[in-house]
Amino acid sequence: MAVYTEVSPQEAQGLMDQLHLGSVTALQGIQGGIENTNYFVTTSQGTFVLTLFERLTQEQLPFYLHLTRHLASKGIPVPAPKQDSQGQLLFTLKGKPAAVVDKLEGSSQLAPQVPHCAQLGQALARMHMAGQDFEMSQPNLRGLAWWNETVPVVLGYIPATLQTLLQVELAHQNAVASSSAYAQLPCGPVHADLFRDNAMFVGERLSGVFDFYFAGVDTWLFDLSVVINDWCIDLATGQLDEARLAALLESYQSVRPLTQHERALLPDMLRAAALRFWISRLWDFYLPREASMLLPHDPTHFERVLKARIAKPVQLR
Ligand SMILES: Nc1ncnc2c1ncn2[C@@H]1O[C@H](COP(=O)(O)OP(=O)(O)O)[C@@H](O)[C@H]1O
Ligand SMILES: N[C@@H](CCOP(=O)(O)O)C(=O)O
Repeated sequence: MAVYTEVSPQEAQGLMDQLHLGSVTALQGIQGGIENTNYFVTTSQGTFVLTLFERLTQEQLPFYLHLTRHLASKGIPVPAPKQDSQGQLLFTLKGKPAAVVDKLEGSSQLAPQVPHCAQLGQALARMHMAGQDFEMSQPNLRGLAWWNETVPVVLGYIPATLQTLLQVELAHQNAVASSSAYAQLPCGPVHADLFRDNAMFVGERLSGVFDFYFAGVDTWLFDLSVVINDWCIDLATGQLDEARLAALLESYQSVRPLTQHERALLPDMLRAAALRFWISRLWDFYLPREASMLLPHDPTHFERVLKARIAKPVQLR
């Protein structure tokens, strides 16, 4: 990430006191992630993750925080936010909305293999099923409406050939989204950003999934496509890795088989998922925010992924 907002040990202690989480012994800004300010806070009771939300508002945040509590209550491995004695999950620190969650065990598997993809596929399907009875609703704030708003903003920064690709793909996705097959895709709360760096493994065991701050109600197929485009590709070329893709799809479908419409629209949703992150990376790259630690993501990666998904649409067996 990024540390957009600096927090002192005394300021962190104030929040830990409200949550009865002990005395702060160490506070470390986390480098990794891009949206929010994150710190590891070690106290006499353990290590926690403190997040200050840099873009999301007090009105938007209850959806994410209650969603993770809901999923955790159903046995999905996610770090549920800590609550105070009044049951409050959302606090204010340095004038920003803030929350504290448990630190997951393990580390991210940045070069996932078949067993990691198999576990993730199953966890994703279980997460989709577990979210079905979650009562709050909020759209995917990085969905089609945002793409339509943001493409004109980034267009002027990129060369003409890429402008054409971006505009043609956006038009294609607007057409897909108004089709009758799309209207029949199953929807629910989805993570929408479940990349390799948003899951933890202890050895080959998935210990948890985190960073739900792009979650929203969208199609399950979009969520699955985001995952495939990150976990099942060769990062250098953007090409799909057949063995990892087969493992992820098989394990996902062992919990929830894809519908006929989902099978038909998977190639388009893989393109949609690539477009979504190409747009956000262009936006972050050309219109960056001030931060004391920030590693911007490379937009050309998702340009390659999109081109690869267009050139060779996935064939389901
Ligand atoms: N609950 C957690 N347990 C362990 N590590 C975490 C947890 N939440 C965040 N992290 C660490 O912080 C990094 C940045 O978090 P992330 O949520 O991806 O940031 P951002 O919200 O800015 O995208 C992660 O890559 C991970 O190393
Ligand atoms: N996964 C997105 C960026 C979102 O940042 P994250 O650190 O919250 O995952 C990308 O790779 O562009």
